[in-house]
Amino acid sequence: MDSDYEQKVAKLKSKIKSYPDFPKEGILFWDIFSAISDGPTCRLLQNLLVTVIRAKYPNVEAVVGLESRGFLFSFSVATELGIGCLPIRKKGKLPGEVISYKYDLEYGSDILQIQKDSIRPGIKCLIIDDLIATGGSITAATNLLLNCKADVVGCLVIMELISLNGRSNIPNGIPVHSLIKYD
Ligand SMILES: O=P(O)(O)OC[C@H]1O[C@H](OP(=O)(O)OP(=O)(O)O)[C@H](O)[C@@H]1O
Ligand SMILES: Nc1ncnc2[nH]cnc12
Ligand SMILES: [Mg+2]
Repeated sequence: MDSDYEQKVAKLKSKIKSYPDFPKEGILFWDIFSAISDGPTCRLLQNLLVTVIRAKYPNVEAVVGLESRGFLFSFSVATELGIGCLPIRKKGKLPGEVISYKYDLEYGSDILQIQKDSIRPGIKCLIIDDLIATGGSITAATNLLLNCKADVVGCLVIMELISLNGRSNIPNGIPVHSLIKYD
């Protein structure tokens, strides 16, 4: 990635606000909505995401957006690239036959689902979300897609919380690209 890319990332970073103690005490919340309330920043972000996908994942056939913030970006990049946009949602929200993946949370567990008809074995897909923290969401989504025999070429996020090392939990050495890294 060149200096134009770095300049655009710096501009995007300057637009993202953080909120201490949201939604709980001790959490510093990085709010992507604060950046995309502004039209030129929407364009800038879209341009960055599409640039990364064209450079790193030129053969990708579908982007998989994670509910809910991931949906914003999966649809916009899929539209520009002319590729499929597939949702992964929490249990009970997708109609038709679904494939499920149960994963552990700090307390209890959760279930992610994808529509069976949307995924075919070998499809080259890229997971998109706004942020990776512990990596629990992206890891579960990756495992769900691997169980469907999809070819997960990578994960793309706008923000990464480096100190939580969420990328280390993702199976099969699947690469993660983050635009912005926070310590
Ligand atoms: O790496 P992790 O520890 O899994 O955390 C990251 C995930 O958490 C947030 O989503 P959230 O579940 O809050 O839901 P939302 O997208 O609907 O706001 C964020 O949008 C990521 O999807
Ligand atoms: N610190 C954080 N800011 C925004 N979204 C998040 N999702 C998980 N952790 C988050
Ligand atoms: Mg989310």
